[in-house]
Amino acid sequence: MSVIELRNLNKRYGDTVAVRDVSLTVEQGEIFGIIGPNGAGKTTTVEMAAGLRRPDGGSVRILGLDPRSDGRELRRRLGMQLQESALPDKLRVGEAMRLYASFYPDPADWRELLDLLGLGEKQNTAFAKLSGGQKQRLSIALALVGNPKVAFLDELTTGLDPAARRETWDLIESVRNRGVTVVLVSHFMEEVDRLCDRIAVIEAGRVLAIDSPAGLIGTAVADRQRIRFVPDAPLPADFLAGTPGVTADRSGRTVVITGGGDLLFTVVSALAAAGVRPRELRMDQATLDDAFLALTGRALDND
Ligand SMILES: Nc1ncnc2c1ncn2[C@@H]1O[C@H](COP(=O)(O)OP(=O)(O)OP(=O)(O)O)[C@@H](O)[C@H]1O
Repeated sequence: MSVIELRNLNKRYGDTVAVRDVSLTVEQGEIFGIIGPNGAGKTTTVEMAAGLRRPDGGSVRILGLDPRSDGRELRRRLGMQLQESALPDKLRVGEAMRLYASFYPDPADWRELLDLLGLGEKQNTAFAKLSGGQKQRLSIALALVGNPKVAFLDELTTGLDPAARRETWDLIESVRNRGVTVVLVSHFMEEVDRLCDRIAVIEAGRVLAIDSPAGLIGTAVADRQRIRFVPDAPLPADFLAGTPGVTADRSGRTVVITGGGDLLFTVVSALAAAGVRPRELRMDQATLDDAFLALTGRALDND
């Protein structure tokens, strides 16, 4: 069942077109990632999906409701963790949780949630006294305190150290395992690769591709596999010369073959025909970074 349906969404701010004709659906229980460079329109898309921003054109259905007419009802069922969520400096962690819980008809046990996020000891600490990572974890706790059906998490691990980031990933998985649909805006390839069932790649307000991490890698970089080996005897000068789409280069003693299709079979057959054995044979696995590069023509900038 589709929990979120965005159809032909458009949004501009003055002369800036932030979102162009974005359509996507998110299924029940998915962790759905949105990645793209700075300013690609990710936050604007998510804010329109959650009913926080009005699109200039297109439609949003979320949990079968329209944010324009059913905003009140929707807000009870959605959890939002937004970038740079700021609370009053003096508000204590426990007070913030109690306040947010009071907005919802069926809130989670906020003390339990704080424990889960490693903030159990911080109930009486003022917001201003929390570290960056603790503020981030509090914003996740606040997004989840309403027991949402859909959680929007925008840059949730930015500012966390690698250990805290991994713990947060485990938490997101446990949230999903409780049946919550999660939309995750992220700058981190490793994060979306590890967590997301499907990913939308957005650039300059447009959706370039939507697929599983493996699907994105497969379609975007199918013709860019790479095999390296050190030959145990000189290779013939015309090694693989007649094979379309395959190139052979040298890097010191190592031969690097790039190409698509059944590259391993092609290379091994050609080596056998030449009577040469490959030493230190290695096949490079394409990554989501490679897929992103192939789709957008540039690497994802993490600054
Ligand atoms: N309130 C606003 N007023 C004017 N322009 C805006 C506003 N919000 C966003 N923009 C512009 O719209 C475009 C898309 O911004 P958006 O924040 O949606 O991108 P993003 O992909 O979330 O970026 P980031 O990864 O940096 O958070 C950018 O060019 C941005 O400068």
